[in-house]
Amino acid sequence: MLSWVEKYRPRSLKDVAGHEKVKEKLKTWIESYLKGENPKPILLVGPPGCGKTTLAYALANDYGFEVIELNASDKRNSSAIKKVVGHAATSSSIFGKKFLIVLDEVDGISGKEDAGGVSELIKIIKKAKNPIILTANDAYATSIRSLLPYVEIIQLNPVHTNSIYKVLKKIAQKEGLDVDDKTLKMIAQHSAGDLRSAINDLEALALSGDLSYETVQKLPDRKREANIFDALRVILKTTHYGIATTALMNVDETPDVIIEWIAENVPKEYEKAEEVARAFEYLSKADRYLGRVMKRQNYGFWKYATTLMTAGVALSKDEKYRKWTPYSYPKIFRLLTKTKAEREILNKILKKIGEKTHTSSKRARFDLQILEILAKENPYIAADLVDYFEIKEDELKALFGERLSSKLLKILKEKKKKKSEKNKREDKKDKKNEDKKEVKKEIIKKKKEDKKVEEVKGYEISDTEVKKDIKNLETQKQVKKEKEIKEKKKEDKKKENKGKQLTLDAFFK
Ligand SMILES: Nc1ncnc2c1ncn2[C@@H]1O[C@H](COP(=O)(O)OP(=O)(O)OP(=O)(O)O)[C@@H](O)[C@H]1O
Repeated sequence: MLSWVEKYRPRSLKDVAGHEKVKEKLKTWIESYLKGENPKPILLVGPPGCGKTTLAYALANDYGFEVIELNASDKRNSSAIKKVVGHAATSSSIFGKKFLIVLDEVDGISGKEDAGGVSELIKIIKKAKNPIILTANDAYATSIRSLLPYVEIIQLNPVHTNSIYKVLKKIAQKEGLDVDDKTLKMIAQHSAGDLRSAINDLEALALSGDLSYETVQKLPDRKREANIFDALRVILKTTHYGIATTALMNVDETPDVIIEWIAENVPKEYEKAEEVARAFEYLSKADRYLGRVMKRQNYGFWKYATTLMTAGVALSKDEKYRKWTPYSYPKIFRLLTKTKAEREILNKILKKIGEKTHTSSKRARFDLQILEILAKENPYIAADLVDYFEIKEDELKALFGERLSSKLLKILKEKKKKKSEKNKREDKKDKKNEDKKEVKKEIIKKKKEDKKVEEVKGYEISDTEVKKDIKNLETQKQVKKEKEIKEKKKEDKKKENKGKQLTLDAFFK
């Protein structure tokens, strides 16, 4: 099944949202090739997900070119570049076909791992007979500085929120989604000009079955998170050491934050248990170095931690997964970055857990994560813990959301009902035993009064005797009660008659 990003990738320039001037420039450029001129290759520069690759493909499609692509997840050293694009770029025509060469994210070509990649590219450009489009997020990355004199740079802006909204609206209609305009606009706003992220968000929300405005409001802000999503994609997709180690270059987050993102998303991307296990082995090693950074304040250890969490994780898979994966925000941060009110609730819960388990809030946070897993996997045990930690209804809702918390509350209610029924049964039983004891005492007392004390000594009162006496006692009580009721009725009638005023007619009747 195609992801929506692929399914709705525009096939023609007219369907690409925004970038009107860029489209015109590209048309003029390719037409000059068709006229036999030899203009410089184009370097499309712009933020992730704004449509650079899409523009290249749409242009090729509109003008009948076949695309030869070397993308960021592949090796891009000199021999790889020569092998994949060299021949196609430099030969005038193969079987009468026209070729457009596309090289994605050239700013990610690493000096070390992709040794000779950029200089090979320059060699190819110099001899090229076919059009070449390169894409980059940052035209001034040191890795491609030597390339700049040989290309024409076209700068792309992030896609405007209105254009993103229109694309989302079209997709929602085609997919038959029940979602209102306000929600779609909110998704568009959150994407900060990254149309790919906006489409991915819409698809992930539609899959989860929750397209409510409230949920959409909680989406991570891509302005801050854009780089981390890109880095994740590179780390989890590539099988190349060099690409993985440079993935974090533009990420403005510390390794202790990044490791959580990777840990959250490894199981989403990797399909084999061994691959996940290997990746987590590397993450735990990385975590050990992060611990040393904290303990010794030696930030030199960050280097080892990041290599382990990027290249280690990347090389843990046997091969690249060519599928679309909706990466997500680490759950642990959701617990930490709630609103002030929610944070207060969270702190209260952590305090309660800490008090019961005699641990710190930090450790309690860990227990809370276990509780969240249990709530999904074994809600019966989780409900017992919720009861034990004395977590209240509103706290539970703030913690686990409406659905999960009502499930736990229902279980708790049932458990409490069963418990109170059991208690009632036991109380009844205790009461009966008490009654028995009382009667026994009464019998002994009576027998003593009858001066049969000596005979009573060692006298064992049988259960049947007690039962008989209880029955007698109950009959006596019943008779007494009935007598009292009769007398009360009589008394009431008397009072009633006394107060009744008779008419003169009635009196003489
Ligand atoms: N301007 C646009 N119009 C319509 N769809 C777009 C546009 N930009 C992006 N998309 C959608 O987002 C997807 C990703 O876009 P694309 O791969 O072209 O982004 P990019 O700028 O090359 O990103 P990156 O820098 O990460 O390679 C496309 O498949 C398409 O569905």
